[in-house]
Amino acid sequence: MDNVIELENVSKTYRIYQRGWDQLKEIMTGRTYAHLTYALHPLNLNIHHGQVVGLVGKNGAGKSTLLKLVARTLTPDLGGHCRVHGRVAALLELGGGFHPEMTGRENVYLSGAVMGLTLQQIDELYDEIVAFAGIADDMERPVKTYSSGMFVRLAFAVATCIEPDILIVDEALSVGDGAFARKSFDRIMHFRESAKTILFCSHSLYQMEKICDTVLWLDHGQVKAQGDPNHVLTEYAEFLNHDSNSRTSLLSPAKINTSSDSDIESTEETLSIPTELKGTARLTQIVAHSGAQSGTALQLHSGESELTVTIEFIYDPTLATPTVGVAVMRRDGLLIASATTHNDDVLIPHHNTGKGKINLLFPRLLLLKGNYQLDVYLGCEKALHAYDQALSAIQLEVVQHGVEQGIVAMPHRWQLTAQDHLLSL
Ligand SMILES: Nc1ncnc2c1ncn2[C@@H]1O[C@H](COP(=O)(O)OP(=O)(O)OP(=O)(O)O)[C@@H](O)[C@H]1O
Repeated sequence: MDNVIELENVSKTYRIYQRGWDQLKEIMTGRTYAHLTYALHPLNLNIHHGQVVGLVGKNGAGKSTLLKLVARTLTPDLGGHCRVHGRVAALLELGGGFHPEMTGRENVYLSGAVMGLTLQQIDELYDEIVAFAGIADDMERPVKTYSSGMFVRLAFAVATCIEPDILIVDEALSVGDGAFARKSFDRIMHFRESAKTILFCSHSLYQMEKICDTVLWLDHGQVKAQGDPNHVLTEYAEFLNHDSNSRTSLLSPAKINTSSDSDIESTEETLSIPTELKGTARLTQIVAHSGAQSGTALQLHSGESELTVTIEFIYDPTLATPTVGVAVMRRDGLLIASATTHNDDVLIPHHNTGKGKINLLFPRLLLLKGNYQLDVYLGCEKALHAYDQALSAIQLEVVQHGVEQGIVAMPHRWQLTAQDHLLSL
């Protein structure tokens, strides 16, 4: 199989100085005051054409460093070689190359030139870039006057309109807010479907498992495990469960929030769909019920209580009906269980009003005593892109009669041996 990315002995180190003036002392005296830290230990990695590679690891593990090395915004230390065959679109620090004083148009040409496109190639792509960004009326303004949403739309459009062979994405599989978040997610998924090579990191293990062909787990700049997503992610989840500071989420919502986007949306023609809902969906109400109790904080009895969670949402009715997911979390962040309408093959009926409602029922609560919470997600029809999320939407305090220890009561029964059974008669 053709390798499009070949990393041979690639590493990245930084010189760290304890005190501000140590660097100056080093220059003056010629003595070394720095100590060397490895952001990435020597790594060998081959990625072949069309592979979707996910990177996981705790904060500071070296994920961004690896992505930047492949994107060539960092150079490996001496002795390492990073060979990348094909055109790269790196969605890292979007718009970082934009010049604030230059107009949108000028920045498109500047970025295109930096990416190695000829003037004619940029001319040919220009209209598509502007149409995708949806800011045709603002292209002659300096980008320093853009809202953060406009800025990120243009940067994303520029980075992805070049038909890359390799896509590098840091953290979020979509950028921006609302309709653009969905549009950018669809574009990234389109790259995946057209067999482009994708390298990305995410804190959503669920997304990783659904999308990746292979997963690389980095820890302190070293590869801890690599290979089959199911296998690596199970190990990684166990590792995270021992670390109370780590919390994974079912679906990562867009990283870059662009709530200041209303200036653009309002210029678009919308008939019955509220402007802020165009191309997206929102959770509107989440309420739990158990017996006579109803609300967002309930006290339940282990092994006895029945729990119903009612989830309401609104969506742009021109979209497919969203999917709903619920994660049951222990209060310290341990993910105990999850349920999604998508996985359970439940299709929420489509309504032209754009209103949706679904109940999730737990007939008998199997959680043992403790404090738990429910995180609720509203995802796209493929349950990959999160339109909205409500973390800790429901708080549950579970009490129990017996002294069984643990998190869940596993359904079980004791069975006497045949001999003991006869004796007991
Ligand atoms: N310019 C720098 N100077 C010194 N150390 C750096 C520099 N850039 C990164 N590092 C260090 O390199 C290590 C790896 O950083 P990196 O950003 O690659 O981690 P990460 O896995 O992407 O983390 P996160 O999930 O928080 O983004 C960290 O310990 C970080 O502090």
